Amino acid sequence: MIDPCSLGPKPFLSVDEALARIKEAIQPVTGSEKVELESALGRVPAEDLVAPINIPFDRNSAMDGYALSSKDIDATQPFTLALAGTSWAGKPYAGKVEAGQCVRIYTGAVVPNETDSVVVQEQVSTDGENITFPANAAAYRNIREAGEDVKQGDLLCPSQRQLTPADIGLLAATGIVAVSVKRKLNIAFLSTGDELISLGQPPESGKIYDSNRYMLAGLLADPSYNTVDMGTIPDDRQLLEDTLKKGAENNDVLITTGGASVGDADYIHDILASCGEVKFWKIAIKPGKPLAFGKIGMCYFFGLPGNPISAMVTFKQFVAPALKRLSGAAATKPLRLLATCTTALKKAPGRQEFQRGILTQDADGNFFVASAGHQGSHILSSMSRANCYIILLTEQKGVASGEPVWVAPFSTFL
Ligand SMILES: Nc1nc2c(c(=O)[nH]1)N[C@H]1C(S)=C(S)[C@@H](COP(=O)(O)OP(=O)(O)OC[C@H]3O[C@@H](n4cnc5c(N)ncnc54)[C@H](O)[C@@H]3O)O[C@H]1N2
Ligand code: MOO
Repeated sequence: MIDPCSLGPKPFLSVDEALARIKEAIQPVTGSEKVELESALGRVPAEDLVAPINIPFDRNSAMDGYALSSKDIDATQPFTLALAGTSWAGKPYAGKVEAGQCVRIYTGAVVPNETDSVVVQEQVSTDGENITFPANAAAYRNIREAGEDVKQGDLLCPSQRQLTPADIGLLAATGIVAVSVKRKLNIAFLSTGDELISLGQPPESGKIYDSNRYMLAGLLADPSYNTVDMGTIPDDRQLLEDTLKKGAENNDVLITTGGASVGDADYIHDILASCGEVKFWKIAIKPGKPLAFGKIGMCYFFGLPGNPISAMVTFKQFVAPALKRLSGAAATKPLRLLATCTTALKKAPGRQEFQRGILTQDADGNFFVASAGHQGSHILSSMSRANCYIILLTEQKGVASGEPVWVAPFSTFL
Protein backbone atom coordinates (compact mmCIF):
# COMPACT_ATOMS: atom_id res chain seq x y z
CA MET A 1 0.00 0.00 0.00
CA ILE A 2 1.29 3.50 -0.82
CA ASP A 3 1.88 5.61 2.26
CA PRO A 4 0.23 9.03 1.73
CA CYS A 5 3.23 10.52 3.51
CA SER A 6 5.32 9.71 0.49
CA LEU A 7 2.91 11.69 -1.71
CA GLY A 8 2.48 15.46 -1.93
CA PRO A 9 4.81 18.38 -2.38
CA LYS A 10 6.74 18.28 0.88
CA PRO A 11 7.35 15.73 3.64
CA PHE A 12 5.37 16.11 6.85
CA LEU A 13 6.93 17.56 9.95
CA SER A 14 9.16 15.13 11.84
CA VAL A 15 8.34 14.11 15.40
CA ASP A 16 11.29 16.13 16.71
CA GLU A 17 10.34 19.24 14.73
CA ALA A 18 6.78 19.01 15.99
CA LEU A 19 8.01 18.70 19.59
CA ALA A 20 10.28 21.70 19.06
CA ARG A 21 7.35 23.79 17.76
CA ILE A 22 5.24 22.82 20.75
CA LYS A 23 8.06 23.76 23.11
CA GLU A 24 8.52 27.10 21.40
CA ALA A 25 4.79 27.90 21.45
CA ILE A 26 4.02 26.95 25.04
CA GLN A 27 4.89 29.24 27.92
CA PRO A 28 4.46 27.76 31.44
CA VAL A 29 1.59 29.18 33.51
CA THR A 30 2.66 31.77 36.05
CA GLY A 31 -0.13 31.65 38.65
CA SER A 32 0.38 29.80 41.91
CA GLU A 33 -1.61 28.82 44.97
CA LYS A 34 -0.87 27.47 48.45
CA VAL A 35 -2.06 23.91 49.11
CA GLU A 36 -1.92 21.70 52.18
CA LEU A 37 0.71 18.97 51.95
CA GLU A 38 -2.07 16.31 51.86
CA SER A 39 -3.21 17.77 48.50
CA ALA A 40 0.24 18.45 47.05
CA LEU A 41 0.97 15.06 45.45
CA GLY A 42 1.58 15.51 41.72
CA ARG A 43 1.55 19.30 41.94
CA VAL A 44 4.47 21.41 40.68
CA PRO A 45 6.20 23.54 43.35
CA ALA A 46 6.21 27.21 42.38
CA GLU A 47 9.54 27.71 44.13
CA ASP A 48 12.41 25.59 45.48
CA LEU A 49 11.38 23.96 48.75
CA VAL A 50 14.02 24.28 51.47
CA ALA A 51 14.36 22.37 54.77
CA PRO A 52 13.21 24.46 57.77
CA ILE A 53 14.86 22.01 60.21
CA ASN A 54 17.42 19.22 60.34
CA ILE A 55 16.37 15.65 59.63
CA PRO A 56 16.89 13.80 61.87
CA PHE A 57 16.03 16.58 64.28
CA ASP A 58 17.95 14.83 67.10
CA ARG A 59 20.87 12.48 67.30
CA ASN A 60 19.04 9.16 67.72
CA SER A 61 19.55 5.44 67.94
CA ALA A 62 19.44 3.15 64.88
CA MET A 63 18.89 0.04 67.04
CA ASP A 64 17.27 -1.30 70.21
CA GLY A 65 20.09 -1.70 72.73
CA TYR A 66 22.18 0.21 75.25
CA ALA A 67 23.80 3.65 74.87
CA LEU A 68 27.21 4.12 76.45
CA SER A 69 30.25 6.37 76.30
CA SER A 70 33.26 5.02 74.42
CA LYS A 71 35.36 6.28 77.37
CA ASP A 72 33.84 3.39 79.39
CA ILE A 73 34.58 0.76 76.77
CA ASP A 74 37.16 -1.90 77.41
CA ALA A 75 38.47 -3.02 74.05
CA THR A 76 40.32 -6.07 75.39
CA GLN A 77 37.72 -7.86 77.53
CA PRO A 78 34.00 -7.87 78.41
CA PHE A 79 32.98 -5.05 80.77
CA THR A 80 29.95 -4.16 82.88
CA LEU A 81 28.10 -0.83 83.27
CA ALA A 82 25.28 0.16 85.63
CA LEU A 83 21.87 0.79 84.02
CA ALA A 84 20.91 4.46 84.64
CA GLY A 85 17.49 4.54 82.95
CA THR A 86 15.71 4.34 79.58
CA SER A 87 15.51 6.54 76.50
CA TRP A 88 12.24 5.72 74.71
CA ALA A 89 11.33 6.85 71.19
CA GLY A 90 9.24 9.93 71.99
CA LYS A 91 10.37 10.08 75.64
CA PRO A 92 14.09 10.81 75.98
CA TYR A 93 16.13 9.93 79.07
CA ALA A 94 16.03 13.10 81.13
CA GLY A 95 19.04 12.52 83.40
CA LYS A 96 22.78 12.76 82.95
CA VAL A 97 24.70 9.58 82.16
CA GLU A 98 27.61 9.34 84.61
CA ALA A 99 30.91 7.52 84.03
CA GLY A 100 30.36 3.76 84.43
CA GLN A 101 26.69 3.99 83.45
CA CYS A 102 24.69 3.10 80.36
CA VAL A 103 21.10 3.76 79.24
CA ARG A 104 18.52 1.36 77.80
CA ILE A 105 17.61 2.81 74.40
CA TYR A 106 15.18 2.00 71.57
CA THR A 107 15.32 2.62 67.83
CA GLY A 108 14.59 6.27 67.10
CA ALA A 109 15.08 7.40 70.70
CA VAL A 110 17.28 10.43 71.46
CA VAL A 111 20.85 9.39 72.31
CA PRO A 112 21.89 11.05 75.60
CA ASN A 113 24.59 13.71 75.08
CA GLU A 114 27.14 11.92 77.28
CA THR A 115 26.97 8.73 75.16
CA ASP A 116 28.36 8.05 71.70
CA SER A 117 27.69 4.34 70.98
CA VAL A 118 24.69 2.03 70.99
CA VAL A 119 25.32 -1.67 71.44
CA VAL A 120 22.48 -3.90 70.21
CA GLN A 121 20.67 -5.83 72.90
CA GLU A 122 21.49 -9.20 71.25
CA GLN A 123 25.15 -8.68 72.24
CA VAL A 124 24.77 -8.01 75.96
CA SER A 125 23.76 -9.89 79.07
CA THR A 126 21.91 -8.31 81.99
CA ASP A 127 20.87 -9.02 85.57
CA GLY A 128 18.32 -6.19 85.46
CA GLU A 129 20.59 -3.59 87.07
CA ASN A 130 23.91 -4.08 85.29
CA ILE A 131 24.73 -4.70 81.65
CA THR A 132 27.71 -6.73 80.49
CA PHE A 133 29.09 -5.82 77.05
CA PRO A 134 31.45 -7.72 74.73
CA ALA A 135 35.07 -6.56 74.37
CA ASN A 136 34.54 -5.14 70.91
CA ALA A 137 31.48 -3.00 71.79
CA ALA A 138 33.15 0.10 70.32
CA ALA A 139 32.75 -1.31 66.81
CA TYR A 140 28.98 -0.67 66.90
CA ARG A 141 28.05 3.00 66.88
CA ASN A 142 24.47 2.64 65.63
CA ILE A 143 23.80 6.36 65.92
CA ARG A 144 21.94 8.52 63.38
CA GLU A 145 23.34 12.04 63.52
CA ALA A 146 21.15 15.13 63.58
CA GLY A 147 20.98 16.54 60.04
CA GLU A 148 22.50 13.36 58.60
CA ASP A 149 19.66 13.09 56.06
CA VAL A 150 18.93 16.78 55.40
CA LYS A 151 20.42 19.89 56.97
CA GLN A 152 18.36 22.97 57.74
CA GLY A 153 18.48 25.15 54.61
CA ASP A 154 19.16 22.25 52.21
CA LEU A 155 17.12 22.02 49.00
CA LEU A 156 14.35 19.46 49.54
CA CYS A 157 12.50 19.58 46.22
CA PRO A 158 13.31 21.80 43.27
CA SER A 159 10.57 23.87 41.67
CA GLN A 160 9.39 22.48 38.33
CA ARG A 161 9.28 18.85 39.40
CA GLN A 162 5.94 17.20 40.12
CA LEU A 163 5.89 16.11 43.75
CA THR A 164 6.15 12.34 44.23
CA PRO A 165 5.07 10.30 47.26
CA ALA A 166 8.75 10.29 48.37
CA ASP A 167 8.81 14.11 48.13
CA ILE A 168 5.64 14.34 50.21
CA GLY A 169 7.28 12.12 52.84
CA LEU A 170 10.43 14.24 52.80
CA LEU A 171 8.46 17.48 53.19
CA ALA A 172 6.33 15.99 55.96
CA ALA A 173 9.51 14.88 57.78
CA THR A 174 10.52 18.53 58.04
CA GLY A 175 7.11 19.59 59.32
CA ILE A 176 6.11 21.53 56.20
CA VAL A 177 2.34 22.00 56.36
CA ALA A 178 1.59 23.67 53.03
CA VAL A 179 3.46 24.41 49.81
CA SER A 180 3.14 26.98 47.08
CA VAL A 181 2.40 25.19 43.79
CA LYS A 182 1.70 26.22 40.22
CA ARG A 183 -2.00 26.64 39.55
CA LYS A 184 -3.86 23.73 37.97
CA LEU A 185 -4.35 23.68 34.21
CA ASN A 186 -7.91 23.87 32.93
CA ILE A 187 -8.30 21.36 30.13
CA ALA A 188 -11.43 20.69 28.08
CA PHE A 189 -11.85 17.71 25.78
CA LEU A 190 -14.47 16.44 23.37
CA SER A 191 -15.05 13.93 20.60
CA THR A 192 -16.47 14.64 17.17
CA GLY A 193 -18.26 12.33 14.76
CA ASP A 194 -21.81 11.47 13.65
CA GLU A 195 -21.02 7.80 14.19
CA LEU A 196 -20.40 8.15 17.91
CA ILE A 197 -22.83 6.94 20.54
CA SER A 198 -22.46 7.27 24.28
CA LEU A 199 -22.25 4.49 26.84
CA GLY A 200 -25.67 3.27 27.89
CA GLN A 201 -27.08 3.40 24.35
CA PRO A 202 -27.70 0.06 22.57
CA PRO A 203 -25.19 -0.93 19.85
CA GLU A 204 -26.39 0.03 16.38
CA SER A 205 -25.14 -0.64 12.86
CA GLY A 206 -23.23 2.37 11.56
CA LYS A 207 -22.52 3.65 15.06
CA ILE A 208 -19.58 3.08 17.44
CA TYR A 209 -19.13 3.83 21.09
CA ASP A 210 -17.19 7.00 21.81
CA SER A 211 -14.26 5.20 23.43
CA ASN A 212 -11.77 8.03 22.89
CA ARG A 213 -13.46 10.35 25.35
CA TYR A 214 -13.16 7.80 28.14
CA MET A 215 -9.56 7.05 27.20
CA LEU A 216 -8.78 10.77 27.18
CA ALA A 217 -10.33 11.22 30.62
CA GLY A 218 -7.92 8.51 31.82
CA LEU A 219 -4.92 10.07 30.10
CA LEU A 220 -5.76 13.43 31.66
CA ALA A 221 -6.11 12.10 35.22
CA ASP A 222 -3.41 14.17 36.90
CA PRO A 223 -3.48 16.16 40.14
CA SER A 224 -2.22 19.22 38.23
CA TYR A 225 -5.18 19.26 35.82
CA ASN A 226 -8.83 20.28 36.12
CA THR A 227 -10.70 18.66 33.25
CA VAL A 228 -14.01 19.40 31.57
CA ASP A 229 -15.63 16.72 29.41
CA MET A 230 -17.51 18.64 26.70
CA GLY A 231 -19.14 15.50 25.33
CA THR A 232 -19.64 14.21 21.80
CA ILE A 233 -20.24 16.75 19.05
CA PRO A 234 -21.75 15.63 15.72
CA ASP A 235 -20.18 16.49 12.35
CA ASP A 236 -21.91 19.86 12.17
CA ARG A 237 -19.39 22.53 11.21
CA GLN A 238 -21.18 25.44 12.87
CA LEU A 239 -21.93 23.55 16.07
CA LEU A 240 -18.35 22.31 16.22
CA GLU A 241 -16.98 25.81 15.66
CA ASP A 242 -19.23 27.29 18.36
CA THR A 243 -18.25 24.51 20.77
CA LEU A 244 -14.52 24.95 20.11
CA LYS A 245 -14.77 28.73 20.64
CA LYS A 246 -16.65 28.17 23.90
CA GLY A 247 -14.13 25.56 25.09
CA ALA A 248 -11.24 27.84 24.20
CA GLU A 249 -12.70 30.81 26.09
CA ASN A 250 -12.59 29.15 29.50
CA ASN A 251 -9.64 26.79 29.31
CA ASP A 252 -5.87 26.69 28.95
CA VAL A 253 -6.02 23.71 26.63
CA LEU A 254 -8.66 22.22 24.37
CA ILE A 255 -8.30 18.68 23.03
CA THR A 256 -10.51 17.07 20.39
CA THR A 257 -10.49 13.66 18.76
CA GLY A 258 -11.76 12.91 15.27
CA GLY A 259 -12.32 15.03 12.20
CA ALA A 260 -8.62 15.88 11.98
CA SER A 261 -8.02 14.36 8.57
CA VAL A 262 -9.06 15.32 5.03
CA GLY A 263 -12.58 13.87 4.66
CA ASP A 264 -15.48 16.17 3.75
CA ALA A 265 -16.77 15.94 7.35
CA ASP A 266 -13.32 16.53 8.89
CA TYR A 267 -13.69 20.17 9.99
CA ILE A 268 -11.03 20.48 12.69
CA HIS A 269 -8.22 21.91 10.57
CA ASP A 270 -10.52 24.40 8.78
CA ILE A 271 -12.04 25.65 12.02
CA LEU A 272 -8.62 26.02 13.65
CA ALA A 273 -7.37 27.93 10.60
CA SER A 274 -10.37 30.28 10.51
CA CYS A 275 -10.89 30.84 14.26
CA GLY A 276 -7.33 30.59 15.48
CA GLU A 277 -3.84 29.77 14.36
CA VAL A 278 -2.49 26.46 13.00
CA LYS A 279 1.03 25.87 14.34
CA PHE A 280 1.26 22.57 12.52
CA TRP A 281 -0.95 19.93 10.93
CA LYS A 282 0.19 16.45 9.93
CA ILE A 283 3.31 14.78 11.19
CA ALA A 284 5.48 12.00 9.85
CA ILE A 285 4.33 9.61 12.56
CA LYS A 286 2.42 6.35 12.47
CA PRO A 287 -0.12 6.16 13.86
CA GLY A 288 -1.27 9.74 14.38
CA LYS A 289 -0.37 11.55 11.16
CA PRO A 290 -3.24 14.11 11.05
CA LEU A 291 -2.48 15.67 14.46
CA ALA A 292 -3.23 19.40 14.47
CA PHE A 293 -1.70 21.86 16.94
CA GLY A 294 -2.45 25.54 17.28
CA LYS A 295 -4.14 28.22 19.31
CA ILE A 296 -7.66 29.57 19.55
CA GLY A 297 -7.35 32.89 21.32
CA MET A 298 -5.19 32.23 24.38
CA CYS A 299 -6.07 28.54 24.46
CA TYR A 300 -3.72 25.87 23.14
CA PHE A 301 -5.46 23.45 20.83
CA PHE A 302 -4.71 19.82 19.99
CA GLY A 303 -6.80 18.09 17.33
CA LEU A 304 -6.08 14.39 17.78
CA PRO A 305 -6.97 11.91 15.05
CA GLY A 306 -10.13 9.87 15.56
CA ASN A 307 -8.54 6.43 15.32
CA PRO A 308 -8.19 5.39 18.96
CA ILE A 309 -4.54 4.32 18.77
CA SER A 310 -3.61 7.42 16.77
CA ALA A 311 -5.26 9.52 19.49
CA MET A 312 -3.43 7.64 22.23
CA VAL A 313 -0.01 7.77 20.58
CA THR A 314 -0.24 11.46 19.71
CA PHE A 315 -1.48 12.27 23.20
CA LYS A 316 1.47 10.52 24.82
CA GLN A 317 4.10 11.82 22.40
CA PHE A 318 2.95 15.42 22.01
CA VAL A 319 0.10 16.43 24.32
CA ALA A 320 1.52 14.93 27.53
CA PRO A 321 4.88 16.77 27.28
CA ALA A 322 3.06 19.95 26.22
CA LEU A 323 0.82 19.81 29.28
CA LYS A 324 3.81 19.18 31.53
CA ARG A 325 5.58 22.21 30.11
CA LEU A 326 2.47 24.38 30.45
CA SER A 327 1.96 23.24 34.06
CA GLY A 328 5.45 24.50 34.91
CA ALA A 329 7.08 21.08 35.17
CA ALA A 330 10.53 20.63 33.67
CA ALA A 331 10.87 18.31 30.68
CA THR A 332 11.71 14.73 31.51
CA LYS A 333 13.52 12.39 29.18
CA PRO A 334 11.42 9.38 28.24
CA LEU A 335 12.95 6.03 29.16
CA ARG A 336 14.24 4.24 26.09
CA LEU A 337 16.08 0.93 26.00
CA LEU A 338 17.38 -1.49 23.40
CA ALA A 339 15.72 -4.89 23.19
CA THR A 340 16.03 -7.84 20.88
CA CYS A 341 12.96 -8.02 18.68
CA THR A 342 11.57 -11.56 18.62
CA THR A 343 9.02 -10.96 15.84
CA ALA A 344 9.64 -9.65 12.33
CA LEU A 345 8.06 -6.18 11.94
CA LYS A 346 6.85 -4.62 8.71
CA LYS A 347 7.47 -0.92 8.10
CA ALA A 348 7.55 1.44 5.12
CA PRO A 349 10.03 4.34 5.23
CA GLY A 350 8.66 7.89 5.65
CA ARG A 351 7.11 7.99 9.13
CA GLN A 352 8.43 7.30 12.61
CA GLU A 353 6.40 4.39 13.94
CA PHE A 354 5.23 3.57 17.43
CA GLN A 355 4.29 -0.09 17.32
CA ARG A 356 2.68 -1.78 20.28
CA GLY A 357 5.01 -4.31 21.89
CA ILE A 358 5.32 -6.69 24.80
CA LEU A 359 8.61 -6.28 26.62
CA THR A 360 10.13 -9.04 28.74
CA GLN A 361 13.42 -9.52 30.56
CA ASP A 362 15.29 -12.79 31.09
CA ALA A 363 17.12 -13.88 34.25
CA ASP A 364 20.38 -12.36 32.94
CA GLY A 365 18.73 -8.96 32.51
CA ASN A 366 18.46 -9.06 28.70
CA PHE A 367 15.43 -7.35 27.19
CA PHE A 368 13.25 -8.93 24.50
CA VAL A 369 10.28 -7.42 22.74
CA ALA A 370 7.56 -9.01 20.63
CA SER A 371 4.78 -7.37 18.65
CA ALA A 372 1.60 -7.06 20.71
CA GLY A 373 -0.37 -8.10 17.63
CA HIS A 374 -2.40 -6.30 14.93
CA GLN A 375 -0.99 -2.78 14.55
CA GLY A 376 -4.00 -1.12 12.87
CA SER A 377 -4.74 2.30 14.36
CA HIS A 378 -8.28 1.10 15.20
CA ILE A 379 -7.07 -2.00 17.13
CA LEU A 380 -7.55 -1.26 20.82
CA SER A 381 -6.93 -4.81 22.06
CA SER A 382 -3.23 -4.82 21.09
CA MET A 383 -2.83 -1.44 22.84
CA SER A 384 -4.43 -2.85 25.96
CA ARG A 385 -2.09 -5.88 25.82
CA ALA A 386 1.04 -3.82 25.14
CA ASN A 387 3.45 -2.67 27.82
CA CYS A 388 5.72 -0.63 25.54
CA TYR A 389 6.11 1.06 22.20
CA ILE A 390 8.62 -0.31 19.73
CA ILE A 391 10.04 2.80 18.09
CA LEU A 392 10.98 2.46 14.45
CA LEU A 393 12.88 5.41 13.03
CA THR A 394 11.57 7.37 10.05
CA GLU A 395 13.83 5.94 7.40
CA GLN A 396 13.98 2.47 8.90
CA LYS A 397 12.45 -0.36 6.89
CA GLY A 398 11.19 -3.60 8.42
CA VAL A 399 12.87 -5.36 11.34
CA ALA A 400 13.97 -9.00 11.16
CA SER A 401 13.50 -11.27 14.16
CA GLY A 402 16.65 -11.13 16.31
CA GLU A 403 17.51 -7.51 15.46
CA PRO A 404 17.84 -4.86 18.21
CA VAL A 405 15.09 -2.20 18.39
CA TRP A 406 14.43 0.85 20.56
CA VAL A 407 11.66 0.38 23.07
CA ALA A 408 9.81 2.90 25.26
CA PRO A 409 8.33 1.05 28.25
CA PHE A 410 4.99 2.37 29.56
CA SER A 411 6.01 1.73 33.18
CA THR A 412 6.48 -1.73 34.62
CA PHE A 413 5.96 -5.04 32.87
CA LEU A 414 4.55 -8.41 33.88
N1 LIG B 1 -7.74 10.12 2.13
C1 LIG B 1 -7.18 10.00 3.32
N2 LIG B 1 -7.87 9.43 4.31
C2 LIG B 1 -7.32 9.31 5.53
C3 LIG B 1 -6.01 9.77 5.73
C4 LIG B 1 -5.32 10.38 4.66
O1 LIG B 1 -4.16 10.82 4.78
N3 LIG B 1 -5.95 10.50 3.48
N4 LIG B 1 -5.46 9.58 6.95
C5 LIG B 1 -5.93 8.45 7.73
C6 LIG B 1 -5.37 8.49 9.05
S1 LIG B 1 -3.70 8.15 9.14
C7 LIG B 1 -6.10 8.67 10.15
S2 LIG B 1 -5.37 8.54 11.70
C8 LIG B 1 -7.54 8.97 10.11
C9 LIG B 1 -7.85 10.11 11.07
O2 LIG B 1 -9.01 10.66 10.70
P1 LIG B 1 -9.80 11.74 11.55
O3 LIG B 1 -9.00 12.34 12.60
O4 LIG B 1 -10.46 12.62 10.61
O5 LIG B 1 -10.84 10.83 12.33
P2 LIG B 1 -12.26 10.33 11.87
O6 LIG B 1 -12.32 10.21 10.40
O7 LIG B 1 -13.26 11.14 12.55
O8 LIG B 1 -12.21 8.89 12.52
C10 LIG B 1 -11.26 7.94 12.17
C11 LIG B 1 -11.67 6.59 12.76
O9 LIG B 1 -11.72 6.67 14.17
C12 LIG B 1 -13.01 6.38 14.66
N5 LIG B 1 -13.31 7.28 15.76
C13 LIG B 1 -13.48 8.60 15.67
N6 LIG B 1 -13.79 9.12 16.87
C14 LIG B 1 -13.81 8.12 17.74
C15 LIG B 1 -14.08 8.04 19.12
N7 LIG B 1 -14.37 9.13 19.83
N8 LIG B 1 -14.01 6.84 19.73
C16 LIG B 1 -13.71 5.73 19.00
N9 LIG B 1 -13.44 5.75 17.67
C17 LIG B 1 -13.51 6.92 17.03
C18 LIG B 1 -13.90 6.62 13.48
O10 LIG B 1 -15.13 5.95 13.57
C19 LIG B 1 -13.04 6.17 12.33
O11 LIG B 1 -13.09 4.78 12.18
O12 LIG B 1 -7.91 9.30 8.81
C20 LIG B 1 -7.45 8.39 7.79
N10 LIG B 1 -8.03 8.73 6.54
O1 MOO C 1 -1.96 8.07 11.36
MO1 MOO C 1 -3.21 7.13 11.13
O2 MOO C 1 -3.15 7.33 12.71
O3 MOO C 1 -1.89 6.09 10.56
O4 MOO C 1 -4.02 5.73 11.31
